[in-house]
Amino acid sequence: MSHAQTARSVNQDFWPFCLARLEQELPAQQFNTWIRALAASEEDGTPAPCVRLHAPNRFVLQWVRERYLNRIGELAAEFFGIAPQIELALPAAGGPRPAAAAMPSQPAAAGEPAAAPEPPPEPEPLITTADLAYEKTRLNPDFTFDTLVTGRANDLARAAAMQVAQNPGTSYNPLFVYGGVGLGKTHLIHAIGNAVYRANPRAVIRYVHVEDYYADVVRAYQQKSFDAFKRYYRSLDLLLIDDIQFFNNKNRTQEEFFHAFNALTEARKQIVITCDTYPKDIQGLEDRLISRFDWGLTVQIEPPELEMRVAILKKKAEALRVAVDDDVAFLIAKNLRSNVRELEGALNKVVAYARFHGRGISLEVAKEALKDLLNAHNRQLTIEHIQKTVADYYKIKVADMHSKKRTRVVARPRQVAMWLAKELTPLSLPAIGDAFGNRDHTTVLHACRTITELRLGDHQLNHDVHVLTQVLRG
Ligand SMILES: Nc1ncnc2c1ncn2[C@@H]1O[C@H](COP(=O)(O)OP(=O)(O)OP(=O)(O)O)[C@@H](O)[C@H]1O
Repeated sequence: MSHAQTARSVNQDFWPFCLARLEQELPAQQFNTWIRALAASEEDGTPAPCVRLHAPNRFVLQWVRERYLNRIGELAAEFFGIAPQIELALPAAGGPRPAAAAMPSQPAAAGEPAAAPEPPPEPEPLITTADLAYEKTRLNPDFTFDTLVTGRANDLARAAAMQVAQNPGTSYNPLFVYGGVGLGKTHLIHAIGNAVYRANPRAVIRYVHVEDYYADVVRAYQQKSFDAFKRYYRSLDLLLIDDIQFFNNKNRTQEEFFHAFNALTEARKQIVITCDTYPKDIQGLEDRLISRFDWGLTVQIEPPELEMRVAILKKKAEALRVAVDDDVAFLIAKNLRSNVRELEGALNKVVAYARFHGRGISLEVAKEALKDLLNAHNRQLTIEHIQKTVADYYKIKVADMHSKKRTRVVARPRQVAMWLAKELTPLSLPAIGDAFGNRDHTTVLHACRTITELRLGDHQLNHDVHVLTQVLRG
């Protein structure tokens, strides 16, 4: 494949072919938003053929790189019969500048006056106007609804967040998201911001951590620039404010936020708040703010269950472009239960360990990498401890955990204990069955499914399981 041929092929043949295929494969909205935004050219002056795709801004570039680049590479290999290199580039200021900047200068032909030395090629611009607008939002492009794994622990919060992203300012205002540390609250509110930005890049969006909001207040105070501060926060279409619990006893900051909150909600601008507790439980927060937080919708994110933790690990592994088998994902998910950040940390540890030792990611490698963590965990939680804790909680005898009695008053706590054993220990279903009076593993499976389903409608049971989980996790 000569370069001249490639140039024709890329622009006139390959790219239309690629567009046609992707249009068939992708939902129309995805195709129109991300793929149509690209322009293709040949990257010349390289020893091997190379397709260059121009993204209008860094946001699109990053999105395409993460989600579609592999597929475009496959289509290019299919089209050309070999796999050309695919590059993604941002446009130069003033329009696309396909290959010129990358082309080496040609020597002057014999007899021609020597050409004036070419100016050095301009570097590819790193930031465009659109990028700047995006970066001012302080959003993390990796935190989107697509990269957020959904499960029972967060489905309500996610649905509410999507609703807000589709109708900012008019559905739930404020949306108040609360839950324990590292459970995806920040991820969720960035996802709202990213979705709103995608639908309307002109929307004025700002993600701010409460500590930074506080710093802004202090700066405005020191520089006597409260007017500018107020104007800025009141000009937003979407304010995403993270970890509101850190507002405690910062009176001036609360005062400013109170006024910004009123101005924004009156103008039907959207506010999304995260916190580690329910609004009424926030320490040191003014009552008038607490009552305003109740105006919209309050949703909780709970710790993810085992299956969801495994799904999260798989998704994170995909993002890292590493293959992680189910047994490895289960090992990690069984041992790290309360915090997704820790789950990710363990995965990173396994990947780094495998790379360092030049080995593939296997169960054996994962066990070695996480040796300390597994030892600490195994010392902590035994099935006997779970049985005793559950029996105490429901005021039944520990012996009832092993007995054949089937009355509801003992059967349900026994099922709860089995569910907890499956969630909180690395034991297999048969091993759990053995520990509950030599029951069959199908009985344990049935118990786990029953509890998972009942929790959806039975608030008391859901509360019991929640409390017991917290107690057992220490
Ligand atoms: N459901 C999920 N799917 C995919 N990733 C998740 C999910 N939940 C959490 N994570 C990941 O876990 C990490 C921690 O999440 P995040 O920072 O959003 O937690 P948080 O609840 O805001 O924590 P903190 O209370 O410390 O502010 C992030 O990398 C996030 O992407």
